[in-house]
Amino acid sequence: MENAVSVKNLTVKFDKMPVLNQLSLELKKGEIVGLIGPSGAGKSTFINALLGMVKPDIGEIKIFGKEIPNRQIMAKIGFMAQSDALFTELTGRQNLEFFGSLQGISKKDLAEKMIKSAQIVNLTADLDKRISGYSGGMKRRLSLAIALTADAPLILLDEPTVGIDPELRRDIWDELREQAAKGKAILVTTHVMDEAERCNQVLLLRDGKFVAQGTPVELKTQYDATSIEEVFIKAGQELERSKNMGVDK
Ligand SMILES: Nc1ncnc2c1ncn2[C@@H]1O[C@H](COP(=O)(O)OP(=O)(O)OP(=O)(O)O)[C@@H](O)[C@H]1O
Repeated sequence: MENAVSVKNLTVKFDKMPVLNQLSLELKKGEIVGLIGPSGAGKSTFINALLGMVKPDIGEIKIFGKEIPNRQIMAKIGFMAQSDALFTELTGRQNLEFFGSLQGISKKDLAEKMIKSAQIVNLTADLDKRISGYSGGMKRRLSLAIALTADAPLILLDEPTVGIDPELRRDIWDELREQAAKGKAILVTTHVMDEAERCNQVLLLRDGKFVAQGTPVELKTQYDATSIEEVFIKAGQELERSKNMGVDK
């Protein structure tokens, strides 16, 4: 299948220090890639680089075969940021309408898509309340609904399930799997290890480097681990050991 995202040798520096260090990734249509890593590892920076909001110092990023930033390509990305960028004085519905119109969705389509994505995140009954009255979890769910309403072929989700109850989390993951089955490409960052198990490919990011990369089964075999959590811990220990030995892996 065609690559939705192709990243080659990406290095991003802040104040001359590499925050992302020679990263490569191929995300195919129909695939979910999970990016996991400790706080400060560079997950959000990686997503921001894909959005063209952070410029690579070295390397190349192509989305659907085109170098970014590119306006036409932006319209093909449904994006959910880590902090909820919502208009607090507007209702959930008005926020969905506003962001949907930015994506160039026609009014008729938007009405239909909004209903579906509000159902997915279980917000149908709260759509006419103002955001100022939403809880943190409700804001996260609305941000996710906005990303899904775009009905874009590439979906980038930065920590989409923080503050979301386990049952709804499961429903959201079922929906993501369904969207992938329809050919969408999805990149999701997460701290939740059992979510990583539901991805086709998992990338472990530490200190700006992919220290392990593969399917959940491959990673568990490689690290002789029974869970992705154990892989994560063992990969971290390995990295620390190689640092202590002065080997820059
Ligand atoms: N605009 C910036 N200028 C300078 N440093 C930055 C900037 N943005 C991020 N950083 C630094 O880059 C590193 C990676 O940050 P990033 O937000 O990508 O990590 P993260 O893995 O998403 O963390 P978290 O899980 O806590 O959100 C951190 O050390 C952070 O302080």
